[in-house]
Amino acid sequence: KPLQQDRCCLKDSAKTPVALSPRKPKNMAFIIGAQKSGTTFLFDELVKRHPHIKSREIKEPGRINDEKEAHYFNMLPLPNAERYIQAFENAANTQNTTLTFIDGTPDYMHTPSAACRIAGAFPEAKLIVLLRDPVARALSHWNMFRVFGGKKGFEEEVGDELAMMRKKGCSFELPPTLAGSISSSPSADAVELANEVQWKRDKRIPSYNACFRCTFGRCGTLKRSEEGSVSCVLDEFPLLGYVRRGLYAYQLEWWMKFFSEDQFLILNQEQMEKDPEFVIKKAITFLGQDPNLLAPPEDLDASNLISGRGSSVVKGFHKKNASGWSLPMRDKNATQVYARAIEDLYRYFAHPNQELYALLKTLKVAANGWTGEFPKEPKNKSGTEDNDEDE
Ligand SMILES: Nc1ncnc2c1ncn2[C@@H]1O[C@H](COP(=O)(O)OS(=O)(=O)O)[C@@H](OP(=O)(O)O)[C@H]1O
Repeated sequence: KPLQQDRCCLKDSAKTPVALSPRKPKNMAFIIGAQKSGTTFLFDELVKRHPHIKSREIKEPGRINDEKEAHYFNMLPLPNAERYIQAFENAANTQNTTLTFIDGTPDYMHTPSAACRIAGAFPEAKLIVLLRDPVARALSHWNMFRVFGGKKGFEEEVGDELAMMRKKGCSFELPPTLAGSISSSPSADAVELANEVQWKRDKRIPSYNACFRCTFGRCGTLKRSEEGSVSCVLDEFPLLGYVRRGLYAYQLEWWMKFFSEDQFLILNQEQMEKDPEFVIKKAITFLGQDPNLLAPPEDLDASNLISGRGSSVVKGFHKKNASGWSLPMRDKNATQVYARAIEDLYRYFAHPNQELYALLKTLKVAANGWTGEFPKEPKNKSGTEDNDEDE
């Protein structure tokens, strides 16, 4: 698709050094998100078990997920392009067209400028999207930051973010009267209302990009890029974005301005939990690789596992010592303590989720394994035996 004319995107994306490099990988794929949706698991399985799918290789990784998460296209100023490309070259010949190179940075999906920059550098890119119940995603995200030293409770974090979004007119909520009529009465009136709501959204409620323009990481107080064209909104909206990151429909609509439908594979974390092999093979086929070359799942070392039960792949959930895998819920009773916040968030996401289901329907994603409905409740991870070895 032609690049959008947008001050966040066009100049910047056309100019990224990666876009201009003849050494950039020929076949490039991305797992763009969503964060906390099983992206590490999928990435690891693809790279470790398929001989033609290559991640970056870094001599001295600085962070646990360094090889998976390049964090190149969501940064301002842009990180070192040489380092980005070299890391793929360390793994294999980037010009070899039988290989797929993959960058699994879940921060890309909610960062509007990442879409434009990737489109500028890799217009033919294949994009894998994992979706997860946004409330469960938010809780998992909050838990990760608790484990890393975050102090605030879930209710406070989510409350602050929602208040900020409402203040800026970017909450993506419906007025309560409209929200009520739509969810409770599937009548002709409701359909009319839905149209009106659509109209309202088109005309009155700003788009995802209008609200979260750019959302670069690491930009601090920087307001303009070197060419003076890019502003950064991090000071307004917190980077963590427990709520914002769950607004999948609006993010996908934005990405679809830059890439055609057949460049996306939209998967579902809940389905991957139930049938990981099916999802992994689907991703391999989508990447144009042969699923028959997939090696069998690795036997996990029991000493790495919190729970010794379940199939080896399911055990992988409980692997310790890697931030991208499951981190035991730090506050054991979190789902009870934050029951009210969880309920509020389900109410908040009711409309954005409806928008997502409608979008997925138009993309015919249901036929590919998406159930069309998120589970009603997040997995209850508090007080179960699996959490007994909480650190
Ligand atoms: N196979 C499989 N299927 C479905 N879900 C899985 C799988 N493996 C891991 N997980 C769960 O994914 C959560 C971590 O997601 P990410 O790897 O995307 O996290 S991160 O963004 O890289 O930090 C994390 O969720 P929580 O346990 O709720 O925190 C993992 O349990």
